[in-house]
Amino acid sequence: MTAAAVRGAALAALRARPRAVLRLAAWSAAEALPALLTGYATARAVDDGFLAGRPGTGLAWLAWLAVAVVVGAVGSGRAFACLGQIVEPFRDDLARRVVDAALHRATGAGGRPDTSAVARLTHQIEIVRDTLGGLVMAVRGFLFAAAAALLGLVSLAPLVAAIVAGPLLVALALFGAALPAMVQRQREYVRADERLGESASAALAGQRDVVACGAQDAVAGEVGAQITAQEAAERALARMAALRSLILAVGGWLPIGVLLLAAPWLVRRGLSAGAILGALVYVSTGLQPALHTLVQGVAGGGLRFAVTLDRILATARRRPRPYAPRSAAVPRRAPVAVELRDVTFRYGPAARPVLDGFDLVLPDGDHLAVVGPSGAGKSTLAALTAGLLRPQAGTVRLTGVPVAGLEQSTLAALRVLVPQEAYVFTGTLGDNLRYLRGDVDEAELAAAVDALGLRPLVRRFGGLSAPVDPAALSAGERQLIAAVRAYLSPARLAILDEATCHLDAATEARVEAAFAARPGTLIVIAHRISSALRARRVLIVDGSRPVLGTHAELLARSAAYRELLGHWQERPAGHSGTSLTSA
Ligand SMILES: Nc1ncnc2c1ncn2[C@@H]1O[C@H](COP(=O)(O)OP(=O)(O)OP(=O)(O)O)[C@@H](O)[C@H]1O
Repeated sequence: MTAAAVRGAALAALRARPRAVLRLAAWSAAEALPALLTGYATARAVDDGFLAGRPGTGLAWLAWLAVAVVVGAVGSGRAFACLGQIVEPFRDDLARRVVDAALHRATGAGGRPDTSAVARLTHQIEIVRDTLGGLVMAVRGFLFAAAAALLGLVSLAPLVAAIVAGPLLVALALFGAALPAMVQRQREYVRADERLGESASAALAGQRDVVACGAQDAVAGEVGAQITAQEAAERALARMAALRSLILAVGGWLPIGVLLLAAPWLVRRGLSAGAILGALVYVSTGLQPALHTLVQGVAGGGLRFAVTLDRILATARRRPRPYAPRSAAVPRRAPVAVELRDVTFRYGPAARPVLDGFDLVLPDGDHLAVVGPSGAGKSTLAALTAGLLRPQAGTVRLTGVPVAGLEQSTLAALRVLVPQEAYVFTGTLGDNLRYLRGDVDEAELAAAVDALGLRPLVRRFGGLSAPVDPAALSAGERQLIAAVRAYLSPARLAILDEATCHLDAATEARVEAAFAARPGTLIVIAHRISSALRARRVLIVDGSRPVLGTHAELLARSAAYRELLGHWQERPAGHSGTSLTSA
């Protein structure tokens, strides 16, 4: 994010709340009252009071100054209250964008939102809110205090105001010119710090592998390079801090030196001792602290604001593109929809492999049911196919594209995964159904609702624009909503991971039939054996070497399959709801 973009974000927050900004300006003016009067009251107290032998008059001027300080304190307190009216809505807007993006990603991946990422982002949002508040206070504090001090100087003697304004303008110009470089150095420092952290923790986590492979020197070199980069970034940052000190010296200290050196000359031109003293007070208690607050506030809090906001917005932008047309990102003629080659996956280095050297090829349009006892690895296979898990060995390709390292948005265009835990969010029923395809037309939406059997629920709600309370829905109703949403997704590959386990057998059959008729490929992780009977092919996962075939082939070849089926056939007639996982 550039300095201009930071300015843009801060200005947009101000423009959005004009009344609060006006109130803030009014109280800031009250806050600046002491800055306006300090020098003048000092000059009058000295010239008309103490030096003229009238200490009462001198004290009266100082009393006026004390009143101004009280008014300024009240103004300062009220200004902070107005600040909340500007930064809180800005924080709320940001939070909405972040949570919205997290929802998109979660529903695109067929899972729940990453709550730890949302928590991290909301923490960053708090940082942005605080730093924006600091930024606004620093900038407006400087503007009002500097304007008040310059006005006061003009009231003492325009010549003195000109002597002070010159170096101040030079300092401000210098600061303005150096600010983009300061932002850049700060960002480079943060990145270097993060890269060093990542590199060191990766080296630590992979310690045993590093030693086993004899790669200590290579890894040490890599971490060492990051340390050198971080050191360079820190030096660059220190140079910027030195530049800030120079700016403060030019704008805050140089005018004092010039005033002191020019004092005899000013006296000769008719300036009183009180006026010179007043001018020094204006610079030392008004301009100098204001410039200090501006430079440190913008360069410190402002840079933190820029870098953190940058992070948040980049995260919020990183969302799947669910509204792509159905053909997007999928080759027109995709003979192979799913291809797993020599895939080995285990949950931990010491765990037994769930899949070991596993191959699976599904042509586009295939309909596969995956069956097997509980814990056999069906969900693991679904997650690997969907690109949510990475195998330790082998490759997973969808339409010929390796899923490893694909952006969420590209993955979401290739496949939709419906997990057992259906996710429905607070919003309207229509919002929930359109979430993966916002541009779906009413006719297609209605057809999907009818095809999957959601119509009774829509009627009960009184239409698609009715609000949904996820907690008030049954698990089956949530699954049905998630199924229609996935059905409408642009992805050609649909993976239902026990996504219908809470539906009755008839509704489950209807949902599966609708998905099977949908263009593309269907993988059903079966909860009931009836799913296997409906599929074109069946994969039985039992042990790390699954077996693939048609129902008839598996009956002939797989004892495990016969056992599962036998268990199902032993159930009373018409009981098609036998659970595989309870078998
Ligand atoms: N996150 C995890 N960490 C460690 N082990 C896991 C994890 N998830 C699954 N496992 C283990 O991997 C194996 C396969 O689990 P998976 O959930 O894929 O089986 P499943 O066939 O889908 O079972 P179910 O039908 O009960 O859902 C099991 O032994 C399980 O305990």
